[in-house]
Amino acid sequence: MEWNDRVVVLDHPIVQHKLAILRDKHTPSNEFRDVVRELSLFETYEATRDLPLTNVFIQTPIAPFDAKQITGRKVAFVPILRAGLGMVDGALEVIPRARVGHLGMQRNEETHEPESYYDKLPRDIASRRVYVLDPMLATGGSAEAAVKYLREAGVSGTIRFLCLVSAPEGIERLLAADDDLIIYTCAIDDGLNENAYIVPGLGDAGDRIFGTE
Ligand SMILES: O=P(O)(O)OC[C@H]1O[C@H](OP(=O)(O)OP(=O)(O)O)[C@H](O)[C@@H]1O
Ligand SMILES: O=c1cc[nH]c(=O)[nH]1
Ligand SMILES: [Mg+2]
Repeated sequence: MEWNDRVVVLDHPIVQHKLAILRDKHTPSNEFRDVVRELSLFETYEATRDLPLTNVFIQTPIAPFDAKQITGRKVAFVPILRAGLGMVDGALEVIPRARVGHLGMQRNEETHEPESYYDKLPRDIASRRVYVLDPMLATGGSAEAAVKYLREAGVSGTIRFLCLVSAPEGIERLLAADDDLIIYTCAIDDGLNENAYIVPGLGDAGDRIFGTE
C-alpha cells in the first residue's frame, strides 16, 4: 500500500527532542504527561493545517481589513482511553471549542486485540471533522476498531488519526481499514515485539501517563 499522502511524520527538531524525553525510561509520570500534552498541541497544529478559512471584514486600529477566520465543519477530538486522554488538553489548546468524544478500549493481553468498554460521542459527531487521539499505534487493532465505530456513527470525510509513536504494522492495517484516513505521527519505529509492544517505542503509554506501572 502507498503511504505517500496518508502518513505525515512530524520531523521537526523540537518534536524529536521531546519524543526522546518520552522514550527515556527514567522520565517520571509528571514530566511524561507534560510532554505528551506539548507534542499533542504541535501535532494538532499540524493536522489542522487544512481547516477552511473565510474572509471576515474587520477594522484594525489603523485601517479596514479583509481578515481570514476559520469556519466550516466543526471539530471533534476522540481520545481512545486511557492513554488518548493524555492528548486531549494539548489538542484543546489549539481548538478550544472542539467537542470531545470518548472511546474506551483495552487490549487483551493474550490476543492483543482491543476490547471495548465505553463510548460516548457528541450527538452531532456525523457533521464534525474528527481527530482520533491515541499516543500509540502498535498492531493497529484499537485504531481500526475506533475508526469503524466512528464510521458506523455516521462520520464522513477524512478521519485524522493522531499518534506519537507508530509501528509499520499498525500503519499498514489502519490505512487498509479505511480509505479516507490520514495518520499523523512523530515517529515510525522498527516494529513490534512478541507482546505486540512497539520497538523501541516508549513502553506502555497509559501506565506512564497515569503512573500505574
Ligand atoms: O495498536 P494496538 O495494538 O491496538 O495498541 C495500541 C493501543 O494499546 C494501548 O492501549 P491499552 O490497551 O494499553 O489501554 P490503556 O490506554 O488503558 O493503557 C494504546 O494506548 C492503544 O490504544
Ligand atoms: O508499545 C505499545 C503498544 C501498545 N500500547 C502501548 O502503550 N505501547
Ligand atoms: Mg496501556
